[in-house]
Amino acid sequence: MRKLFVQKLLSRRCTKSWASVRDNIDSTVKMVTVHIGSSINIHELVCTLSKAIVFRAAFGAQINIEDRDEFTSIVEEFSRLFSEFHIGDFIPWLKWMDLRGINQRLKRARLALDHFIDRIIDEHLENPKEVDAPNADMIDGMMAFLREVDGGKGAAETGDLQGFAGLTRNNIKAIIMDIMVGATGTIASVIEWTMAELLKNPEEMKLVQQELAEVIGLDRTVKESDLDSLLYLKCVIKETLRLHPPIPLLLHETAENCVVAGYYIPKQSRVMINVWSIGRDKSAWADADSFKPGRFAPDGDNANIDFKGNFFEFLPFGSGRRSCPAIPLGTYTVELALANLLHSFNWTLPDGMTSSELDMGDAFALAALKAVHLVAVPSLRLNCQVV
Ligand code: HEM
Repeated sequence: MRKLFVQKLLSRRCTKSWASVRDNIDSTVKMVTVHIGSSINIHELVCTLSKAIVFRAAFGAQINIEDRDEFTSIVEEFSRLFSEFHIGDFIPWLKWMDLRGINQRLKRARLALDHFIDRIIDEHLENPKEVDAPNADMIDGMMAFLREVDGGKGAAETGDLQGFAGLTRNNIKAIIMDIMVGATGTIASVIEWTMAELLKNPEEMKLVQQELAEVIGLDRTVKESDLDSLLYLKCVIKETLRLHPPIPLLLHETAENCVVAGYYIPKQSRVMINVWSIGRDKSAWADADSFKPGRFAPDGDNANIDFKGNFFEFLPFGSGRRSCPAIPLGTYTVELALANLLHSFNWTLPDGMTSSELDMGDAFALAALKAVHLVAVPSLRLNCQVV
């Protein structure tokens, strides 16, 4: 499933997902330009952006607004449920004690999801599109993949996916759900936290905007090809991921019996890796609680550290076989969105608020979001039209 997911849906060759990122970032910039001089809720802005990107990549541009709203509310209910405290998750024999009605809500959300995705899959089966068609989407990609390995013998056409290459309708639902939940909260969280850290640390905002001015100039907007040259912006994003990993706790299961730091851990134990506290560990990071992107610059203390899972002190995308399969798409989205927001606009805090007054607390949820939504005021920065 991972292979299918990465090769057919996320690779650079799957141009639809990447085009969806560019188009939706353009719309976001447009939305900001209509609010020049007034307060914008950055949280809402970036959540709308990430939902639109992921939804369009998965279901295509053709899907109607009612379907989009229905699906968004299902995903939001799942996100809320993931962050609910349920005693049975920690003490399994108390699972029956469902005082808060979480099991019922989960059952309802799963039914709604089943119903929704079944309908979408059926619509795709009735109306098959070639994967290269301009309006093809991720589901068309999966169907095309099924037809390819199936030699066109029917599973995809009949909708009877059971038993075929081990891939069932439920697997397809799981992939779609993974994408929706894995992508929306994480992308939005990184963009909002980066903007918040830059507003909290105006000297860093100055450095990153200086780089944008030097690399791009103030007479044009950002192009995709500029991203490779925006080295300080990449350090800023890394530093945000260190302090605010969007998935703060990784949930895994041990495959073998093992001993860690003198503790015996039997196989099939559930383990949680606290990426949030590892990123702030004072024995691994100098001045661990401060926002210092320069530490990742070529002459910084941590210049050689990347986030591909090779350095256990920095695991924002996890590590190993279950690490995030979408690092290229995720970083591309975050870099392009931030480059556009920071190059086209200057940002200040609303109502004379000073940077020291900005609340930087975390909220406990599936993704580590800011407890208090960031609100900021944009002004135009360039000598040219932004849109
Ligand atoms: C900057 C944005 C992102 C961050 C920081 C991030 C981070 C992560 C992390 C920490 C994990 C769990 C790794 C583990 O348990 O060891 C994960 C898994 C996953 N992510 Fe991402 N992610 C991002 C964007 C995305 C996007 C855009 C997508 C899809 C389009 C995505 C899809 C997934 C999926 C499907 C998994 C589950 C993989 C598996 O279980 O094998 N992520 N991600």
